Amino acid sequence: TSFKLENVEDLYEIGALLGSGNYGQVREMREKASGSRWAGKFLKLQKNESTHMGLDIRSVKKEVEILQALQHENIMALKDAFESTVELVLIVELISGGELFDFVAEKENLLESEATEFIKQILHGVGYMHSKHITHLDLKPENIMLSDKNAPVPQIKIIDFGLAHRLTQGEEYRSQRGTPQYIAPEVICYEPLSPATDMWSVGVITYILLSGMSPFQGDTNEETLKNIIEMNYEFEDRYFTETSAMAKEFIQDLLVKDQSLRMTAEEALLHPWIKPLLRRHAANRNRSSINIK
Ligand SMILES: Nc1cc2c(nn1)-c1ccccc1CC2
Repeated sequence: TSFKLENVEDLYEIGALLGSGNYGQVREMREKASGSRWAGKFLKLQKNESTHMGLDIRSVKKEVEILQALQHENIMALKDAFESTVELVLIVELISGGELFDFVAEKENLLESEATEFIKQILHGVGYMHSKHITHLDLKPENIMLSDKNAPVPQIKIIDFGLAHRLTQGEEYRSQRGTPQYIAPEVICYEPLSPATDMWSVGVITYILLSGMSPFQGDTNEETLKNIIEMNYEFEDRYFTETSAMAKEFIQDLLVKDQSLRMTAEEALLHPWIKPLLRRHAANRNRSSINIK
């Protein structure tokens, strides 16, 4: 992978901490040559390979390889990658609106019109990556960020491609990683995964955006996994009273156990809950009769 060996501090000024987690630390960055602002994802390399389980390094190198293949307004852009003896640094698009997870938490739950706007953008990003035969495999509200949460229509950015995989036709890929609440039955059953695995997660995310509740979450991970395998979820009245039947059908068309019967991103964009109704008056105006002189 194309990691530059120059010292990142020669090219960038390092700024405030934006986020930190098992992915490392993310700081504001300013490119000295242009003054442009970016984010830097820093992954400290421990002394020897074994201590950091190699997982982080492999997933960061995988993330770089995958992000280099993706250019889309709803996917976090990668600008540069640096490697030194002590750390890996990814220079990525500056996303300052925080996680969709926190945005929803602040609002308890969203209006359907707000939810469909977010879901539509997620479907555009997911549909694009699937068209490039890339599956994210860790879609969840924490990995969906807002470019500017105060914008009238915040733009979403899909981040963290550490578990993503390039799925070539016919190739089988199995993995049991991901976050219990959002993983599809085929992940639990260690069956071959597909882009449909991401679509299940979109169904779970939609359920959460509309209700603030997580459909399969149990008191323990085992219970959560059992609920997923048994398709044990419902639209509890106290959280779904105002939710439209179309919204529930959209979720039901994604939370389908059989991957081959699950809606694809393209199909989901055409689902009546997402696709705007024809503006009837405009259509009628064009069809109004005219009298030929
Ligand atoms: N796993 C994560 C997590 C994050 C980011 N990237 N990957 C990120 C990217 C750009 C700006 C800010 C962040 C913080 C959260």
